[in-house]
Parts: sequence; C-alpha cells; structure tokens
Amino acid sequence: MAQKPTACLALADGTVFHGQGFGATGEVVAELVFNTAMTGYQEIMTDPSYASQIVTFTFPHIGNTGVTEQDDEAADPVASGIVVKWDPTEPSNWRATSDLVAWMERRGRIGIGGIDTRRLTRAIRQQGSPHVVLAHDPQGNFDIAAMVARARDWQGLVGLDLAKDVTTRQSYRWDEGLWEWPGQFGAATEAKPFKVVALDYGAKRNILRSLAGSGAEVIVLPATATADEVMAHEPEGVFLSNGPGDPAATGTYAVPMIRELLTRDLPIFGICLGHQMLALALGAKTVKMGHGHHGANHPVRDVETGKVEITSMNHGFAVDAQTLPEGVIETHVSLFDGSNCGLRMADRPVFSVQYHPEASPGPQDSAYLFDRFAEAMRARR
Ligand SMILES: NC(=O)CC[C@H](N)C(=O)O
Repeated sequence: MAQKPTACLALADGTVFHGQGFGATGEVVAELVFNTAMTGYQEIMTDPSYASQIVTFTFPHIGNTGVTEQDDEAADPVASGIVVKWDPTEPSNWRATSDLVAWMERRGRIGIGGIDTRRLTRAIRQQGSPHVVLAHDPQGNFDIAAMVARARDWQGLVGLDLAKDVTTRQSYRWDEGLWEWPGQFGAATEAKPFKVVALDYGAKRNILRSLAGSGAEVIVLPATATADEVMAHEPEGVFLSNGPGDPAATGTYAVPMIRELLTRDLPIFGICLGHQMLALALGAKTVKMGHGHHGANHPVRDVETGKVEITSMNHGFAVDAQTLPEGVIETHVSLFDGSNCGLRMADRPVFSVQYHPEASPGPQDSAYLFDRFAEAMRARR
C-alpha cells in the first residue's frame, strides 16, 4: 500500500491489519464479527444488538447506496465500527440523503478500508470472534503493542449486560406503521388494535413497525420494567425484543420478570435476545457460539412442517436445545449448524425465534410469525 495507513485493526492474538481510516477518529475495543449480507449495511450498523461489536462485511462494496434516515434501526449507529474491503464509494441511490463516510463521522463511528476481508473472515471462522482494537488516526501514529494488550485484556461479551445501556429510558407508544403496511400482514383488519407491551432490550424499529403492521398498538417499556408495570397496561400480548450482550447477564432483572409473566396467561413472542431470555426463564441454558450467525441468507428449518425459511440473523449466543425442559418444543433449527432457532410452549401461545422475521435487512419469509402472534391475541379475545 503506497499510502501511509491511517487505520489499524489489532487482534488479541497479535495479528495486525493496516488500512485506510474513514468516519470518526479515535480507538475502540470490541468483539469482531463478520456479516455476509449483500445489502443493508445501514440497518446492520444501527441494529442495537451490535453494541460492543465491530462488523467485517464480506460483501466488498459497502457505501454505494449511501444512507437515509428511513433505514435507521435506532437513533444512532450502535456497532462500534466497520471493516471493509474497498474504500466506501460515492452513493448512487435516489433515497440517499448522505454518504456513509460523512454519516459515520457525524455519528462517531470508525471505519477501516483496504482490508483483506476474506483473510480476516477465515481467521474469525477458525478462531471464533476475536477481541480487537480498531484505531483511526489521520497522522498514522499507532501504539500497536498497547492496542494488542488492550484487546487481550478486554473482558468480552460473556457476562456483559448491554441491554440496559441501549434500552429506552422512558416508556412510549409506537404508532409508525400502525394499520399502514398495506398487504404486508394479514391481520390489520381488526376493529380494535391488539394492545401489545414490547419490552425494549435494544429493539429494532422494523420489529415495532411489524408489530404495528400486524394490528397492534405497541407500548414500549424499558428493559427494567417489572411484571406489574407490564400488566398495568393491560396487554393482550407481550413482546420481548432483540438486543446486545449476553442473555444470561440479564438474569438479575429481565429473566425473572419474564418468568413471572409466564404465570399471567398471556401470548408472548420473543425475537433473538428475547428468544434467549425466554429460554432462560423457562429453565434452559444459553451458550456462546464460536463466530455466531450474522447475515441475511441463513436457512432455517421449521421442525414441525419441514418447511425451510431463508432468514436474517445476528447472534453470537444460542439456546442449548438439550437443556429445553419438558413442555417446551424446539420449533426451528439452523441448517448451517443445527443450532436452536426457535421454541414454543406445548400448551400455551408462548413462542420465540433466534432469527429476525422483521428482516431489515433480509428476506421476509418469516413475516408469518407476526401474524401468528396476532392470531394468538385474537384467539384470546
Ligand atoms: N440480535 C440479538 O438480539 C442478539 C442477541 C445476543 N446479544 C446474541 O448475540 O446472541
């Protein structure tokens, strides 16, 4: 590389990648994951589940559709930084209101370009998601030894509770998409919307939109809400959102709260972190995966129908299916590695999935799950 490197990615094992920095300057420590999606970099970067993670995109052309506020999954980018093959290109899309680099600079996120992302992805596949330090300095001054040491000393995501950092501070009513997603879901014909309390552990906006689109009036509550606070809204169903960090680290508040909700005879629907916490509340265990699943083309089999769905995924922890107690049925499995992707209670409309039926980015094969939730609330009426 003729140019002096202005960014540097140091792995805990001492491997160092040099490249060109873009976006914000500074240094950040995080877990490094790879994402195989070919579109949707903005949705990925603003998905709160990526807190304390840096995303390597295996797709080489990142930035070419720019950014637009409409595609934000949260108010700010949450991923700590990104690693890309080429320097981000100029945007070419009628929806773009800004380019990726300026947007990242404004929002304080670091990028590194010119990286051999195939080599890096192979390393992540072999050794699991490494702890890394990413630094961007226009002068190109890096203390590599200190960066490696910082990556090595970082505690990592195991045991880390991040849901309480990204949750809403106050409850609010979500109404965007209410009754207004023509034809997206079948259920928006209800005379009166279903009252849903959505617990926000780092919820993506398109999940809230999808709930509203399936006929729900959605009240969003902070992650620390108690079961009584949930019940005070007289919900007809409770939704448990996606979110960052280790599900087991929410064991002091969210998991016992969900366990308590399970005694209240309500339909419950969980996605990703919500799925994992529901499993914990039911008595199962979660485990850290090697490199996790992050992409928009993950095949999942519905165990009960045999049907295959192509899904959007973003998780580094998984429910250990062996630990699911009696009365809890494994409903979906990953066709990549056989890991658990869904569960339901045998005798009640309580169910959850590890993947992302709201897509955004990704395929919409699994949108039926929002209808299933609406159907459970309709049956209870
Ligand atoms: N998208 C999510 O909700 C992720 C859940 C959890 N933080 C994991 O990495 O497995």
